[in-house]
Parts: sequence; structure tokens; C-alpha cells
Amino acid sequence: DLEVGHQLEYPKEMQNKYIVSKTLGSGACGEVKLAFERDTHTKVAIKIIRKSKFMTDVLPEMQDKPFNIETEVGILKRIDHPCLIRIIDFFEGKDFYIVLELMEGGELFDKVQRPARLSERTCKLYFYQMLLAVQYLHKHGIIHRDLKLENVLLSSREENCLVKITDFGQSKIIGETSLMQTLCGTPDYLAPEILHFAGTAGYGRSVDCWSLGVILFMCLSGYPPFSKKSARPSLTEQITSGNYCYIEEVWKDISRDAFDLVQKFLVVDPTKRLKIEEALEHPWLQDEHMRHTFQQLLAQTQNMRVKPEPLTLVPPGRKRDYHEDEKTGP
Ligand SMILES: C/C(=N\O)c1ccc(O)cc1O
Repeated sequence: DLEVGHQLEYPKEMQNKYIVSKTLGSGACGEVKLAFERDTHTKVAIKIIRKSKFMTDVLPEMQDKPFNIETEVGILKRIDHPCLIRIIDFFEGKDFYIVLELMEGGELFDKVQRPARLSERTCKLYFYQMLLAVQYLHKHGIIHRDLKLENVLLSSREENCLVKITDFGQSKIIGETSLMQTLCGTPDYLAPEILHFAGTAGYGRSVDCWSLGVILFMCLSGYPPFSKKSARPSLTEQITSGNYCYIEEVWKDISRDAFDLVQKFLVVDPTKRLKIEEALEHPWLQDEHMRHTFQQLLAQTQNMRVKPEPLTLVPPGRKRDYHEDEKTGP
């Protein structure tokens, strides 16, 4: 069947290293499979990016934005942070296969679906980690550009767990722009529109801050700030006017500090929107207990070094079990 079909189509070198199992999730470009590394039996996640399903095939207007696997894999190979997903392997065959660390808790998206709601304490623990992850990205000139609940993964089914951001398929690396070079020289002959444009350039990072505001709103309230459910105003009008849906019944149980932080992210003018560094200094996140919990979770993962197998010495005189000889087999 389809499963077997795909099994046979995985690259040989990937099949030699991993046993691919069930589907964990699926998105626009393919799905994520659970897999087991043959040698160590560790569980991994394999993200399959179907070549055939690139938007360029189905959406002609995507022709000028071909999917850039190099960006996603290139960024994954460069980043190193406990709150960002780690790449383990990469294979190219009929499709692209990115082997990533497995996050047993799955997507944050599934924890925020009504009627399920996260406690404010848990929202704070998760959001603090998202801020640290995005602070790291922005410091390294990377804008994620697709931050959403589906791209925030939980390391375990425990409520107190590590959170990691994934999916860098839409990310952008901010390089030295020609505008920056232009502005280094004297503007004697520079047209005014270039200087006007310079006033708004470089706000790419702020798009991630808006998305974080939407994520925090949904984690705290359980519903989206902007939605197409209400016909008027339209979804785009709600967003461009910053007109989020405020349900008193829901927000009355949530602290002022939490809602204040949401409001400072959901600011339409990117120059006035809260930045990551400012958010990390916001009163809601000056919570020593929460930060201590995060440090403890981090320490646990660093202590989970692979412990060497205890030596099983066979006491003298005892018959060796039949299978032990196999270990010394060819
Ligand atoms: C992409 C990914 N890990 O890297 C993943 C995606 C979905 C899921 O349920 C579990 C996972 O580990």
C-alpha cells in the first residue's frame, strides 16, 4: 500500500540507518514520520519534503518562490540552541528527508485546541523558551517568518517540559544589503525615496514578534485574536487595524501583566512593536520560579548523556547463554 510504497522509495542509505514507522504529522510540503535509528534504537523524527508537491506544481504563482531546501537545511546545520530543533541527518532521493530530534510531546497546536487550555504558569514557561529561541535566531541574523503553534514542539507529554521551535522552510537570513552599503557613502547624489525607504528598512525581525504575540494570545485564551469567523471586518482588516477579538469572560481570569505583554506585541506599527529583548525584561517574565524550572529541565537533558552499558561479566564456571555466542558472531 502507500506506506509500503514509500518505504521502498526511501534512499538506500537512509533505509540502512533508520527504520521508518508511523506518521506523526503532516503539513503543506509533506509529512513527519517516527523512525528508529538501527544502531542505537533511538527514536527520531523524519520530515519528508515531497519534491512533487512543491507549491510550484500546484500554485503557479509560487513559480517565483521555489522552495529552498538549502535555506532550511543550511539554517538547521548552523543553529545550536536548546529551544531550537536539532538536525541529525539529511538525505535526498525521490524526495528530501530531514532527520530531526524527536519531540515526544508533539505540537503545541494540539495542546491549545478548545476546550483544552494551558495554565498561565505553563504558558509563561513555554513562552519564555520561545523568546530565548527567537532571541538566538535574531542575534544570528535569522528571521523565522513562520512562527505558529504547529511549529512549536514539546519535548515530552509532561506539562513542565522543554519547548523547541521547528520548520525553517520560510526563514530568511539577513545579510549585508546594498542599501546598507549605499548608506555608508555620503548621500550627495542620493534620491529622497532611498532615504525614506531606509527609514522603514530592517524591520524584518518584527514580523516574528507579531507572530509571537498571536501565539501568546492563543496559548493564554484558547482562541485566535484574528479570525475569519466574523465576516465583518475581514480577517485582513482585523489584522491591519490591530483589531483583535477580546472576550472579557476568557481574559478576566488572566493576569494584567500577561495581557499587557500580548498587547505590546500586537502593535500594527513595526517600529513601535515590542522587541524580543524588551519582552524578556517585561514584568510578566520576571518570574524566578519559572526561570528556575526551565534551568532544571535544561540540566536534565544535559545529564541524559548516553550512560555506558554496564559490563556484564559472566561469573567463572557458569555456562554462557547460547545467544551470547551470537554477539561474537561474524
Ligand atoms: C518535526 C518534529 N520533530 O523534529 C516533530 C513533528 C511532529 C511530532 O509529533 C513530533 C516531532 O518530533
